[in-house]
Amino acid sequence: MIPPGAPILTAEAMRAAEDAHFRGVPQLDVMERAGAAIAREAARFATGRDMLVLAGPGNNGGDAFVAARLLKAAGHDVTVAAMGEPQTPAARTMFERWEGATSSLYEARPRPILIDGLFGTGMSRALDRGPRALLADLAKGAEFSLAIDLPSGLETDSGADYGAPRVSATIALAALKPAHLLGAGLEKCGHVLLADIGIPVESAWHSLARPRIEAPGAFDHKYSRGMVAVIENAMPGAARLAAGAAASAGAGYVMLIGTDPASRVDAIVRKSVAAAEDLADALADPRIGVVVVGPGLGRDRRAEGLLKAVLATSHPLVLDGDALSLLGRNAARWLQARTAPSWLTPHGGEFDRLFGEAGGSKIDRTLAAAAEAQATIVHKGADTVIADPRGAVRVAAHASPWLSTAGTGDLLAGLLAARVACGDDALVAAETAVWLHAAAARRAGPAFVADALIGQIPQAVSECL
Ligand SMILES: NC(=O)C1=CN([C@@H]2O[C@H](COP(=O)(O)OP(=O)(O)OC[C@H]3O[C@@H](n4cnc5c(N)ncnc54)[C@H](OP(=O)(O)O)[C@@H]3O)[C@@H](O)[C@H]2O)[C@@H](O)CC1
Ligand SMILES: Nc1ncnc2c1ncn2[C@@H]1O[C@H](COP(=O)(O)OP(=O)(O)O)[C@@H](O)[C@H]1O
Ligand SMILES: [K+]
Repeated sequence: MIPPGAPILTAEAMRAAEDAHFRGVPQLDVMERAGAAIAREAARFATGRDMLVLAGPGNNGGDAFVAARLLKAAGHDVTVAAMGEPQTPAARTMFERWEGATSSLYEARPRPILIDGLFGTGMSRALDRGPRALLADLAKGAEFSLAIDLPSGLETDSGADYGAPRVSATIALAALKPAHLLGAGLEKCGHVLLADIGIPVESAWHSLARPRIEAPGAFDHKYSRGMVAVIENAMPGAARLAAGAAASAGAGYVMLIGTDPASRVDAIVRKSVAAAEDLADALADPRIGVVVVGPGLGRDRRAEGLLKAVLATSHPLVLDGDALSLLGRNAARWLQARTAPSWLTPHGGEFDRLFGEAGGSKIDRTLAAAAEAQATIVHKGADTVIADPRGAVRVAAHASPWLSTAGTGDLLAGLLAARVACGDDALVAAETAVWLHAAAARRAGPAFVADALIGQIPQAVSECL
């Protein structure tokens, strides 16, 4: 649905890459290549059905005229409807090279195949009501619709919906754009394909790819494979889920620490601490590779005491759920005072409580949060954004929506801790955890209970060996 491990560029970064490339390669050649890629995909899906190509006033329209010309030359029945006169030199040239008729968008009637080349990365404002309704009708009336670069009406950098139709597939040119993976874009783009049009692309932002996991070596033992401690408190089930996930994702040793820690897995070691003050002793074990705090922690005085005891250790931390809510706007101050690394796994509400609601796209906000907290952030949701303080971003889209059930976030915290304990690099641990989470959900099918995901994790791991 989204090409894995593909670079993501904002509209501005894409323009900069294009401009650099056009110093050596004529723009018209690049547009020909873009049009050829679109024509190739359209022909593949069309299987001989009649086509309607929509061309806007900018270079997205230029691509559309190229595709129309090539498809017609290949024998397809193609009609073109345009919105306004071409406004760029390249689009004008491609309009002139198109030898068929061009009607107004307002005269267009649905045809089985729709190619949407109205607007791409140059969309600068919401679509007017007229074209928006027309475009929606033409897309609904088509049996298959293909958007050039983006469905027209999606804001490139945020995925905000300014009136875009829902299309069957989108062919991203040169690089993914944030809108292919974020917000409304998730539902509007359909299957996303990536076309190489010769423009070299470099980016610190990528779509999530399947990670590699190392199997234990011949001489590994439970401690060398990594030890995870999970703090249990107000809602023990949440801590149990995190511990179970950690034990199934490669950790060598998992310990549940709390007043009455219980586990359904006998291999998970339970350690009782009567009061928050005793936690420091329980955590003094230098073999502990990472502590998970937050799942089911609660937010009362005792929970606060437990969290402070955890923060006072020198262990790497995975902070989730109630730990995030307790830290609130003070999170960065607390974390900067520590020397060991931290991972924060907020859902949208927790993220707002930690870092406020302002600040651009989900990617921009997560990057700013990672820099502020000097931590790796996994900003969860249907579009999960991982960011680290060095500016790296990974976006995971199209995980199973059945994950929207209580307890799945606790599991993710446990998965992440296992990967940290196993020695993964900070970003890789987050990528691997998010990937395993989605893979376990894919394997679990519909309507699962969070507990059932734990049994799927080893199979998800096996896909990465
Ligand atoms: N550079 C290249 O050679 C290559 C670029 N490539 C292709 O170019 C695309 C980017 O092209 P682009 O920058 O020309 O912008 P594009 O998306 O066509 O739209 C701009 C036009 O739309 C107008 N407009 C905007 N919003 C509007 C609205 N709501 N309602 C009405 N009008 C609106 C806007 O008007 P203005 O804002 O100026 O008033 C302007 O006229 C990119 O996605 C890819 O497909 C590839 O071929 C590779 C080579
Ligand atoms: N619609 C959805 N599509 C894909 N993943 C989702 C969706 N809704 C939730 N998730 C994932 O499920 C998990 C839910 O976490 P969270 O809200 O913390 O749940 P809990 O606190 O109950 O464990 C996150 O990993 C999130 O990314
Ligand atoms: K488009």
